[in-house]
Amino acid sequence: MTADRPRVALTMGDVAGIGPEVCARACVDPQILAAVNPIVFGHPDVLERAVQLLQLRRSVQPIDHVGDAETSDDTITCYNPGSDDVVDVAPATVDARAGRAAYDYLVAATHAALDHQIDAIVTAPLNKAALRAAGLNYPGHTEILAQECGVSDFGMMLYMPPGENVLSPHGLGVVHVTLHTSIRSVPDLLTTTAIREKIGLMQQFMQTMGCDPPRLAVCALNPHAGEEGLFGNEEAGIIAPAVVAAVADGLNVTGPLPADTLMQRACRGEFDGVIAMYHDQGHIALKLLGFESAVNVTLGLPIIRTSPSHGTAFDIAWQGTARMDGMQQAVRVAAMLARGS
Ligand SMILES: NC(=O)C1=CN([C@@H]2O[C@H](COP(=O)(O)OP(=O)(O)OC[C@H]3O[C@@H](n4cnc5c(N)ncnc54)[C@H](O)[C@@H]3O)[C@@H](O)[C@H]2O)C=CC1
Ligand SMILES: NCC(=O)COP(=O)(O)O
Repeated sequence: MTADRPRVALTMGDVAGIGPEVCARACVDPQILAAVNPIVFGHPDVLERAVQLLQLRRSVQPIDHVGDAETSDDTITCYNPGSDDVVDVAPATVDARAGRAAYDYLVAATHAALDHQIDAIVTAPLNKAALRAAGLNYPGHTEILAQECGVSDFGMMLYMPPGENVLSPHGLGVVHVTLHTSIRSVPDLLTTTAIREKIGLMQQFMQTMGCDPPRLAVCALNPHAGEEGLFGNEEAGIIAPAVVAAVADGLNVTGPLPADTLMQRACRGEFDGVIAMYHDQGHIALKLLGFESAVNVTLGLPIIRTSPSHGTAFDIAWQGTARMDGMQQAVRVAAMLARGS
């Protein structure tokens, strides 16, 4: 930490998307600057372009080493671990150069965090198609982070802090057992072991947030939790044994429960953490509850990583209209975690 503020890397993500704009806005936002000392990991010329677009009246200060970052709220500090070729990337296009650079920013930030040069990473979005175009076969940040950190038990959680739509005093986390995969493949990828692991990750996270013991609930896969086997038997065969195992280990966990009503029960404060079986099961609920306030947190890492829940938004990129409250919330949660909640 520098003085009393955690040092937070903001990775720029895909330069063709809204990442540079939300990073630039974040670096001049008084609430963010009160909470953290930000360093953008990205190209300084691209950042400068975003600063000009948004008329932010700050200069970009490129640094050669992460350790060179000096605390100054008059400038935006920028470290570039990537190539210069991203300056030619056109807005709102899938470009391998942008995919490669987004990866380079993330990997450099990850190692800076592992080396304790920074206290947390907040990632602006990358474009998965651009990543693939660069020959980088990862579904997203989560798997890159896990690989660089050398962990195999990890998970992607959306976290909503307590508020109007989430009544639990410690907020609501939703972790996903399967993630970026076809719906067709989900049933075959669900295993009792994987579900039990995600229950454990959720338990740890909510404890970190000061919620002990957390009240956890596990979603069913099928409508009405399979309706006694009428609509599928993954509940009885795969999901229930994971819940039984977790209860035997002393956790306060229930399920599998019908996912539609479970989500609204959780919002009303009945549960602190939910284990969703697939991407949209968790994402639709939380993005409806609060697109701007849902924060993506990677569980199971030895470092802190958060992210806004939105993507690269090519439809509005480089128009100066991208909202930054998602980024603001992600920074706030990163700062809380860096301070030990
Ligand atoms: N953490 C990450 O790196 C994430 C990356 N993505 C990637 O982003 C790309 C686009 O994904 P989509 O599904 O289209 O979702 P998206 O979040 O980029 O866009 C969905 C809609 O929300 C709007 N929107 C998103 N962020 C906004 C903001 N800050 N201010 C105002 N409006 C905003 C967009 O204009 C669009 O209409 C994909 O390649 C996807 O994989 C998606 C989510 C997270
Ligand atoms: N839908 C969430 C998403 O795409 C973010 O994934 P990641 O880049 O955080 O792994």
